[in-house]
Amino acid sequence: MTTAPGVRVRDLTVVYKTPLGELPALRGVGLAIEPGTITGIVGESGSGKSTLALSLLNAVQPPGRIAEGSVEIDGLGDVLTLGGEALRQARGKHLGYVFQAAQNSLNPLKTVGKQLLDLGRSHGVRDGRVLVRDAMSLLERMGLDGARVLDSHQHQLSGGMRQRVGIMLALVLNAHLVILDEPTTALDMITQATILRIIREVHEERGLTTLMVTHDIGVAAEVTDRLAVMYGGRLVEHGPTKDVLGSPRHPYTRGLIQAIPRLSGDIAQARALPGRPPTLGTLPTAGCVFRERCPLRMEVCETDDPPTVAHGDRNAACHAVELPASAIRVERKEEFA
Ligand SMILES: Nc1ncnc2c1ncn2[C@@H]1O[C@H](COP(=O)(O)OP(=O)(O)OP(=O)(O)O)[C@@H](O)[C@H]1O
Repeated sequence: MTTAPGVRVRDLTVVYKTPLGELPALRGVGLAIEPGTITGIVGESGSGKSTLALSLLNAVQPPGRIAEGSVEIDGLGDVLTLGGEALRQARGKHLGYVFQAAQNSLNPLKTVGKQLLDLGRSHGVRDGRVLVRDAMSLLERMGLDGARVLDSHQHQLSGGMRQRVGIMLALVLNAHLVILDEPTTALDMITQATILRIIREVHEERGLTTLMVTHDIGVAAEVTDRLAVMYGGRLVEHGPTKDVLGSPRHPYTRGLIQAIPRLSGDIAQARALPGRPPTLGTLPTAGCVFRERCPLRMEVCETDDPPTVAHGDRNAACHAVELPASAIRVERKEEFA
């Protein structure tokens, strides 16, 4: 039996205070994360991936603020209503996480082992020896000398080693929802492949629900069951990874895939998406956020935000996707051929 929790994000809006006022980094995001799956969040830089990951831990910091919405996690309720000690206990024990800055988040004055024991104590772990044994075993699976790493200070470890320490700390308390923000970015290709395999193995052994933020669709293709694609603070497509990558519905997903030779399958056909992703200040306030770069742009895209429409276990937010298939095909032939 699995203890993996499901997660339901509803209508989530997160704003950051900027010189132009409060601007939304996430707008009306809805996402159901199925228990026991690895869900990938992909999208270009600034699309809101990290903000979404932080929201799952109710950890958005000023100048950011969660303006609206709920994040229901099985066994915890709406984490956006938790605060203080309840929230601190939830993080670590129920929610394991590695953030993008994991390489720099260790305390420089304490050994990794000391920090591990502090973490255990602050979450009521009685047997430090079991904690150390589990930590060593995780580190050794990731190709490190466990005893040596636990005896080391941050400056004695390389960036890649620190990243693996971060992953160990996310897993060692046996949390059942694990949130990994770019867990393999500082790693070389071989180590990256090893770490992805271990993330998958531990996920299955322990019956976890895992959310993995990555800008690398290749990484997502390798390890995730389901894929959520973000653009300009909106979730534009979501579904089983093989379906989303095999037959993308949203023109943004299509563009992302076409930009990667090893996924599009033909180096000559690989093409970067035209234009640049929006920043908070350049995001359109009405209509579709992707329209400036979209080959399927229509009049309605200027004025109306496309609703998220479900098709079986997939969904997409695009006016063109709602058109009869024949109409879309004609435009695609012109634009994507
Ligand atoms: N502290 C902050 N203050 C102001 N704006 C912020 C802050 N943090 C993030 N943003 C803005 O919010 C938007 C979403 O950022 P976020 O980091 O969530 O995106 P991301 O998809 O994770 O990008 P990356 O892959 O570069 O980390 C971006 O436009 C970003 O500039």
